[in-house]
Amino acid sequence: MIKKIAKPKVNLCLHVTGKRDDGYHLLESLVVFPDGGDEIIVRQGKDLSLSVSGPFSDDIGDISDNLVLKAARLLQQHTGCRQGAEIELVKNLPVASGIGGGSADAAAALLLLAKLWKCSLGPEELQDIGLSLGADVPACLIEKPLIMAGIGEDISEIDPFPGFYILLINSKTKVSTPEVFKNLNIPVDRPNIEPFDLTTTGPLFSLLNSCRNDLQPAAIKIAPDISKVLCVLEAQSGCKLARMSGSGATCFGLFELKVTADTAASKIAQEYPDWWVKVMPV
Ligand SMILES: C[C@](O)(CO)[C@H](O)COP(=O)(O)OP(=O)(O)OC[C@H]1O[C@@H](n2ccc(N)nc2=O)[C@H](O)[C@@H]1O
Ligand SMILES: Nc1ncnc2c1ncn2[C@@H]1O[C@H](COP(=O)(O)OP(=O)(O)OP(=O)(O)O)[C@@H](O)[C@H]1O
Repeated sequence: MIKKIAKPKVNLCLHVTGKRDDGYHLLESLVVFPDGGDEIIVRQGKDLSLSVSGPFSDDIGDISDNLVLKAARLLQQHTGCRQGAEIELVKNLPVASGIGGGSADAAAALLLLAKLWKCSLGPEELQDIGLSLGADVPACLIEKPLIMAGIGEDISEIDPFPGFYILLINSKTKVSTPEVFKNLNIPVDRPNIEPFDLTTTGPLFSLLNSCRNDLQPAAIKIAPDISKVLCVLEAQSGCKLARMSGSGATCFGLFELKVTADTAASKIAQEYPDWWVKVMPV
């Protein structure tokens, strides 16, 4: 049996830089993968099977369409491997919420099954399989601070990168990714996110403060209560930046210290018991 935590993808900033002929938007985004997330467990099995548990298991829809099973089938096709696996997914992350839970699960399944089945696959081949599953999967395979460009396939890791704490909040509002992109006005300018000297949080937070998430205004138009979440985060002592991740609706606050992030989380969880509130280290 082998297992792995599928870490969420958090877009600390996201700029839309253009549109491809097929309608997909070109992005530039600084992404991190905080510690915590879904759990994927794989065992040798006769066929391919998936069981799902955890607090958000009811939200993921039809199991046969699950990205974990799609990843497993694609890996079999690419490698000619005909072994089976029993896969367990513990769904701890809210679904369709802008933190790429499905993409993280698919990436974790690819990594675990390639190991379980002893597939001889280079990192580039794995990246190609990942991209065919979703734009965020290549980044989720790396799971380190990075800048993604194109639609997600053009990746540059950022090293060194400072540590900090991220407070994630999802008010359980759903926003559809295609609808957000449809409502988007592509900005004419693009802040520079070339990282420099990111050994401490100071330069990172000031870089991020000069950036945006271009999908945020469109998502707020669809789900106005995202603004409420952002206001609540901004009001917390020690919160250096509050923003939405991906196409929403999950928002995050950045904190230098664990104690201030934990204090803010307890206060918010008490005041808004229906919200999903989580502190994770980066
Ligand atoms: C916004 C991000 O979360 C940033 O990390 C991702 O780029 C989302 O990428 P994704 O998971 O591939 O998004 P999907 O949920 O598959 O995309 C749904 C729809 O959103 C639109 N879409 C998505 C990604 C993108 N770069 N441009 C788009 O225009 C397309 O109409 C697409 O059919
Ligand atoms: N393992 C999975 N976990 C979550 N959702 C899944 C999974 N497999 C398939 N899905 C489907 O994928 C859709 C998107 O879910 P996901 O949680 O990945 O979205 P997201 O966080 O908005 O991603 P992104 O940030 O890439 O837009 C959901 O509608 C869900 O039904």
